[in-house]
Amino acid sequence: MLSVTGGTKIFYRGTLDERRALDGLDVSLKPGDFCIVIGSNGAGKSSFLNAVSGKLPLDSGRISIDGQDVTRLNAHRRAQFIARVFQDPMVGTAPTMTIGENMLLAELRGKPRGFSYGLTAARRAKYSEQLAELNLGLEKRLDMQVGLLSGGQRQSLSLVMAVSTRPKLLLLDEHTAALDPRTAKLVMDTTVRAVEALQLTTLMVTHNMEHAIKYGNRIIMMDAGKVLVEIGQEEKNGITVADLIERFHTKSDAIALQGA
Ligand SMILES: Nc1ncnc2c1ncn2[C@@H]1O[C@H](COP(=O)(O)OP(=O)(O)OP(=O)(O)O)[C@@H](O)[C@H]1O
Repeated sequence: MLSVTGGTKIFYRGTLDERRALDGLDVSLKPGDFCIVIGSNGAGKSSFLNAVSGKLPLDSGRISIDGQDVTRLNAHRRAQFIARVFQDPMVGTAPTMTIGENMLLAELRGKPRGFSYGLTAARRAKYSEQLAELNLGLEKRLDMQVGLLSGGQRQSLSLVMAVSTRPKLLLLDEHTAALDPRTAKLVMDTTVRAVEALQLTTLMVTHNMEHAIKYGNRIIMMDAGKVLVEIGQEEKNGITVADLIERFHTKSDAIALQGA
């Protein structure tokens, strides 16, 4: 489903500040995989997601999705089949537009111009149904400006918007890290329901080791721009937070300490 081979991205190449964000990264996901990506600060997790989404063009290597080579496809073109939710609830939604208009924007993302037929009654009914899943009452507030919602409500809306188009690949970049525990749980529950119901292939970056163990069917631990450890479903079933932390003997830590 997703295949990254030899993914390499070097910032400030050849200077004292050279940073190997991705260093020959090889990752392969099967359809329906819910893969948790962990690793210490600077390990390359966000760069990996940025490379997959097209935001960060690779220096070398190849990315294919569903058998299609997307290495040279820009982020806008990839948005037709990739959806992403970021850590900051303010990033994924347009504050001055209504909830309904934001849902429409998500539906039109990556579609050719002229596709829109406006916020029709049929669309409003569909959006209400999708929002009702969240149990936040947003389905009754389609005409409310998104800027008036709490951070948690906005992040929940971002998630519904992301999955509403049934993307081939869902990228979750620490999407619950900025939320209070109750809202984080609600967003995670919604995430799991959507991923299972739509059988979405998903990459989720997290620093939360309990989440890494509890959710998904695979764990990838990154370090210095490559995969350090891969943990499959079977091993994941018996693993503890202490086991995971034990494996964090990383090169990035050493690099960070040298730079401090
Ligand atoms: N735009 C950029 N310009 C320069 N260096 C960058 C850039 N983006 C990432 N890097 C460097 O690439 C390396 C990997 O960064 P990245 O943000 O992908 O790590 P991460 O695992 O997501 O870290 P964190 O957990 O702190 O978010 C780091 O050394 C970082 O400083």
